[in-house]
Amino acid sequence: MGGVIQAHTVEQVRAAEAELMARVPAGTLMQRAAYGLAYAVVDFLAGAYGRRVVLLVGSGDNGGDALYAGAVLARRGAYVEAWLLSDSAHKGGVAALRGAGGRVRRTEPTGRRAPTDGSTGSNPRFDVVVDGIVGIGGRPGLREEAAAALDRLAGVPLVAVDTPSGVDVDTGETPEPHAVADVTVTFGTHKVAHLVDPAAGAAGVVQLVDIGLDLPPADVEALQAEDVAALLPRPHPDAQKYTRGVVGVRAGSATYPGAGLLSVSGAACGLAGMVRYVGDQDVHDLVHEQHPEVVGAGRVQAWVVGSGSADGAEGTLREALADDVPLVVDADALAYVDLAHGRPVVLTPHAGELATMLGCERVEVEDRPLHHARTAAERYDAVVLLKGRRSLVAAPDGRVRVNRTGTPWLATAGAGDVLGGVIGALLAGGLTPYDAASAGAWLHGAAATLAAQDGPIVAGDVARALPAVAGTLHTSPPG
Ligand SMILES: NC(=O)C1=CN([C@@H]2O[C@H](COP(=O)(O)OP(=O)(O)OC[C@H]3O[C@@H](n4cnc5c(N)ncnc54)[C@H](O)[C@@H]3O)[C@@H](O)[C@H]2O)[C@@H](O)CC1
Ligand SMILES: Nc1ncnc2c1ncn2[C@@H]1O[C@H](COP(=O)(O)OP(=O)(O)O)[C@@H](O)[C@H]1O
Ligand SMILES: [K+]
Repeated sequence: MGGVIQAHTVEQVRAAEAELMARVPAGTLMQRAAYGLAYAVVDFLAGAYGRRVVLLVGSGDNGGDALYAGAVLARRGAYVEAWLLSDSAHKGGVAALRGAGGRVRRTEPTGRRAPTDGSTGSNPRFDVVVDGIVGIGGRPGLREEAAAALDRLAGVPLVAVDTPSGVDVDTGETPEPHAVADVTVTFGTHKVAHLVDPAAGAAGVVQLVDIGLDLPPADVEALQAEDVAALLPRPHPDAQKYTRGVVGVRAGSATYPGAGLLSVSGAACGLAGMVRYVGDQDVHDLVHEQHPEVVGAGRVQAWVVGSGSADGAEGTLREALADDVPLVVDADALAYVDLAHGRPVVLTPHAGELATMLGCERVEVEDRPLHHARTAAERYDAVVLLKGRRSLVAAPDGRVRVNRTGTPWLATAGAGDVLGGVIGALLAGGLTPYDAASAGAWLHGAAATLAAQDGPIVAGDVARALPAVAGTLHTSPPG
């Protein structure tokens, strides 16, 4: 698909690297990586001349990248010191840095004070740390000396080479100490840790440098705007409301009327031909006040069930299952998800709900979201959308899409109800559960970002911004 961002495993990267290295002169890939890294540092510092750079250098090729990039920076007038964190370091890289006038030492660098000492960082000796401790060859965690070095340089902006050192590259987990980067410059392709939390949160802004790797399809990916545009249902010139798909909502209750309204608001984003609401009469009245076009019971092409359903969750899920159509199962209905086994469903738990479903603690899900989303998708044979900062959409076959749109303002009550509604509209429009969940999460996050341009938001603002976001996609060229 169009611009989809793929995140490969270390094994896939190593294989592609070996294949390419057999065809190009020795050292070519490291030179490509080092130049890309050096220019990213120049960008970050808005120049090289006079800038003060400290390289943290581990024993492997990740350190080699840092040393060669340091040589490029030194030749452009930066003051560069390398702190070797191991008795061995990339020999060619050390020689290159020394040859370019940089310093290399096995102990903490002395650094150089800024001429005016107007630095705002807590360490006035350096403008940036380049973290070349470990990359894809690292085990999770940091050796004591590396962790101590990062502590000594705390407060100095950090550019990570390939990955923030210490994260688990293939899972995105961060069980031990690790670097926290402002920018991560990676090579050839994204790795899982660049997309998936908690590691993605430690990677900062990720920049990809092309080094010419030829890679197979990845299991973990992130859709871009053009990919979502290609997935969205577009009305055929001869469309009628029924051919566009009808989405039904069974959500909300006397206890939580707002959840019904917000689910409907998400469903009424304009991407389905019609919205039905079935449930509590008071909620029905509330829905009608804001969405007069919504009708009552009848045939639907997808159901949205569970948000704010309270004690009625099991009953509404059973009623929805009487129709042989795909479903979104949220919130209170997740407790009865076994009833939907074998049906095309999207489950939309947050970390706490997923923990309850899997019989573990919330913090375990937060520490290992990729693992738990995949486990649930396999166990329930369903698409599982694990909500959070970087929501994950996991399919039973192991594929995962990571959502990168959104804003922390989206962490607001009722936002999840809106999400269920929009996914339901996309299911009704004919998308597969996997595509509906991932495109729905993308639209939902983008709508929140759009709405939050004017200040803090509530869930209804997200729903109201959905059509505008879909509009920007419809006017962009098909992917
Ligand atoms: N694979 C590729 O396609 C390319 C790789 N390049 C660079 O090479 C890197 C991989 O290099 P390597 O395979 O040499 O591996 P790394 O440099 O990532 O790390 C391996 C070394 O670090 C030490 N180490 C492992 N875990 C550690 C820990 N927790 N704390 C401290 N030290 C630890 C090990 O003793 C080992 O020698 C990539 O991340 C990238 O930066 C680039 O030069 C260009 C192309
Ligand atoms: N820190 C965050 N940054 C961005 N989005 C977030 C963050 N925290 C939560 N979200 C999103 O906000 C929504 C919250 O949904 P949910 O947890 O179901 O709340 P509620 O039950 O109140 O509707 C989800 O779409 C989730 O992905
Ligand atoms: K690194």
